[in-house]
Amino acid sequence: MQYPHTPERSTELLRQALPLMSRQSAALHPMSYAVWYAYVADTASPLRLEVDHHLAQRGSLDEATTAQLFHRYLAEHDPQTMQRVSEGLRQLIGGMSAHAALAKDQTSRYGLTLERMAAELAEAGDGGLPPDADADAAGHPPAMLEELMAHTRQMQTDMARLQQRLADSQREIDQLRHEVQRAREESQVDALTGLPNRRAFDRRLGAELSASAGGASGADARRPCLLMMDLDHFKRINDNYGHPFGDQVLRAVAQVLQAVVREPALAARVGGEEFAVLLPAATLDEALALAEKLRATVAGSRVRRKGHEAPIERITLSLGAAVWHAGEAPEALIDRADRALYTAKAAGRDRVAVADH
Ligand SMILES: Nc1nc2c(ncn2[C@@H]2O[C@H](COP(=O)(O)OP(=O)(O)OP(=O)(O)O)[C@@H](O)[C@H]2O)c(=O)[nH]1
Repeated sequence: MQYPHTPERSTELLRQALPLMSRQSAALHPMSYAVWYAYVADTASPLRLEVDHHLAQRGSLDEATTAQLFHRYLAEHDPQTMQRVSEGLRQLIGGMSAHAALAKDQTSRYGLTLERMAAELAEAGDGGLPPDADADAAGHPPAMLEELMAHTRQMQTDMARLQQRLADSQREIDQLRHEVQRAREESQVDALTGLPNRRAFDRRLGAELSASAGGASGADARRPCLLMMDLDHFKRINDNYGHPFGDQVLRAVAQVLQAVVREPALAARVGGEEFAVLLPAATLDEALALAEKLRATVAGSRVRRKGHEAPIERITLSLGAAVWHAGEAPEALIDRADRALYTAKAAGRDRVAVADH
């Protein structure tokens, strides 16, 4: 994604985009900035038509729709777009800021020159003119000088106003920068895949475990279950085909998760090539059935590289499943599921292992 506009135009576009963004249910993060920036920048774009259509039907853009729009219209052109968007925004705001600071600096220097000129002119008007100057009998400064003084004063006033405007712009830019930073920190969406990220996952896990405390017990009871999963030999994929293609594989796996995991279960990307699924209330058998479905779907998928007929080698997943027991802390549950995952790796990968109790 590029931001080809001048700093003035970019500022204006961001100014238009901000209020629109804040009305949506999707959080403010670089992905929504990118969508709304593109929305205001090109009034005839297909993205804008789709956003308008969506708004007319649903009233506001949620997280998932924002991510879809982003991937459909903005991300395809560039595999590392999210980072670019963040970086682009950072540079854009930095550029705007530098521009405003430079203009302010120049303005204030010009203002000083004008002040000095005004003082000199006033002095000249007070009788500092040489005796042969065109002063009238009462010693008033000549008309031309009066006019020059009036212009100079007017310019001083204009300069002061301009400086005020630039100071306001600077404040707005600082605020924007602050918001981008906050949005980045508060983001709950993984930029690469559009799945909930680790932060979102941790929050939900904490909430589900608290809600389950004191709930049903017994061997058949439904409880929170956790699946931790990790792509097998993923380093080889990166090494053999490059990091951008590795990213494409991660997105493909995320799509499988999105398609297979249904509410109220939550699928998230919790690390580089690690994903997790939380089932808020399930039996071990149900959790294992979902794990096996995910394993088999990923193993059965074929990933092709652009311009290559033959698919690459099979992508596989190893999974660890753990059932929560009452009173267990979230970290302990994750730890058990992780250990089961490593058991699955050690046993040959492309399989599911169950955690010890
Ligand atoms: N393309 C891409 N690669 C990533 C990303 N995050 C982590 N990785 C890569 O994932 C790989 C993980 O490698 P390892 O931890 O050695 O594990 P592995 O090769 O998958 O092997 P096993 O887990 O033992 O099966 C490293 O090469 C990381 O660079 C990402 O966002 N994009």
